[in-house]
Amino acid sequence: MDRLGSNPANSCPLTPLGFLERAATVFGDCSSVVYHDTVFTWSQTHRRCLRLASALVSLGITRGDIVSVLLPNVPAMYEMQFGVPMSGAVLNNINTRLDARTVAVLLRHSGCKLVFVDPASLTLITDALKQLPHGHPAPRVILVEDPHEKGLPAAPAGSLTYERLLENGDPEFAWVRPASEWEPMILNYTSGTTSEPKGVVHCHRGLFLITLDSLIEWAVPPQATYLWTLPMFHANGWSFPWGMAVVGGTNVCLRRVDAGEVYATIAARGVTHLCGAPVVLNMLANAPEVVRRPLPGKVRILTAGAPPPAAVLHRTESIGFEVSHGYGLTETAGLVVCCSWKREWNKLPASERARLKSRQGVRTPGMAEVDIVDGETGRSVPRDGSTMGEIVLRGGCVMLGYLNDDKATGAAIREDGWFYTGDVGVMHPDGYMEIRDRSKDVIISGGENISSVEVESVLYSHPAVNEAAVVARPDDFWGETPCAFVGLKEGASAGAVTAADVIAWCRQRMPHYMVPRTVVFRDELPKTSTGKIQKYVLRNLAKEMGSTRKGGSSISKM
Ligand SMILES: Nc1ncnc2c1ncn2[C@@H]1O[C@H](COP(=O)(O)OP(=O)(O)OP(=O)(O)O)[C@@H](O)[C@H]1O
Repeated sequence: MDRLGSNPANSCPLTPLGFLERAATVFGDCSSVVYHDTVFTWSQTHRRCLRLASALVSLGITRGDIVSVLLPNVPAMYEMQFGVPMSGAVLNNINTRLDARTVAVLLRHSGCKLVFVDPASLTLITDALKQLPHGHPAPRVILVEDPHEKGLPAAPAGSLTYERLLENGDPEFAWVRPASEWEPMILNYTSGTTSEPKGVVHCHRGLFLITLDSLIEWAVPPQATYLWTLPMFHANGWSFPWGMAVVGGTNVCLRRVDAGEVYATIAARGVTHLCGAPVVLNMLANAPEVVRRPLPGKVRILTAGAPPPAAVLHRTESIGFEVSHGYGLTETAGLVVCCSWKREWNKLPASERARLKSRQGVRTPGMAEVDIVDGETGRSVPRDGSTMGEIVLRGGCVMLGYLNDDKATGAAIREDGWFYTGDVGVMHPDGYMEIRDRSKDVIISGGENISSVEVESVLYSHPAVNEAAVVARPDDFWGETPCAFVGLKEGASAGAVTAADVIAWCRQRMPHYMVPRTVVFRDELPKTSTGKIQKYVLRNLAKEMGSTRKGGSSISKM
């Protein structure tokens, strides 16, 4: 036995890129990517990705170079997830909703060599390039034209566009396989919800694991029809670009996500699966009747990225969607904790089912360990559903580290062998965990820790509330008190629903120390480019209001 172990036949590097070859063999004639009247088959997608990889190599891209992509969910964006790393380069998807200053910071930080750009982001990239420091080599820009979108700037005559680049590529190219499964494949920047975005590096092995793990956890069947409502630039669409190749699914692309278009596309294309942050669920659940369409069959939604309030889950399921809930970070390349559903829970009343489903859950099968630990002792918190601690993770899809940031890497991946998430949660007696906050968002009032997420879930249950976020407001006596920012549903005005009503609603449903002392109505809450509410912006606003006690109205409209 001692002499047995790894050998050349069992130690070829794991990589999700090989899924594409297999898809071309198994599902060659089946549709892979659909966008308006453009339909590709798996065999075509395979050949287009090989053309892309070979063309990049002929442009001088070599192993480990960074190639960035600034694209919405169009077919080229899907192809990038395979074609760029098949050239040996590291793929860096950039969020199209960032501003030029941030894009310049990312291009500089990553040392990007080449960037593919959507015509709608041409001004953005041009402005970003102007902001690169003097002497910093500017990446080459290649425009990805979109014949389906009117009114976008065209590429200058004779310039190299994406399609022209593919024409020069070799569809039989022997793609650049990783020498080791630990080789970097992806560079993703975090959403910047709590601080400046950090550059997360993932290797082929981790991405292989998370792809299969996510398919198993969500039980995605062969040839699912998957609607791209989640931006692929957000943590590589939680690994589903590679996952769809495994199951030979159809990727239905959408340039922009609005309720009318989503409902219409679900009906027209027979969509079976889609992913989205809770803000997408909220959009679908609150869509006016005129834009809703009957669902063509069972439509499964996987939600993650921010806490989905039970009320939003309840509303989304009541219109026929089947929601699954997971938790993950850019640092884990996708979802590593899921609220795995038990059949016996189906017998419970809908509101109780939604409450259970709003918990983040248990580790996915591919993760080694997940725990919640006390910040001081490092020991697991009791499974009592109330003692808070930091969520820590261990498993094959945890990132290699942050690019050029040893300090941040060391703070996140510690010597005790855990990745520290910065999220605060509790462990329930049944072994399911629930997020209570990010460590920076916990409100400490009179020595009591208040979970902003818990207060928000009560606010979301108010029939007139569309969205809500709770942050700390300074208080001379209590230290901090909860301050709620509330957006009302269309048709409900701040005049009809008063702050006093909202406070009364909360007083009936939570301990008094948790009840917001301040309620601010806003038409819309500020969001990050991935649709998360920017609590630090609200926290600054609450800070500017000054102490709750020193005066200032506790009821405001901004
Ligand atoms: N199901 C969920 N419920 C609650 N929060 C979630 C869930 N899924 C993800 N999150 C939150 O999203 C975070 C991961 O998001 P992401 O990696 O996009 O960057 P970010 O943390 O928002 O940005 P930054 O790290 O730059 O502040 C998690 O740490 C957690 O706070």
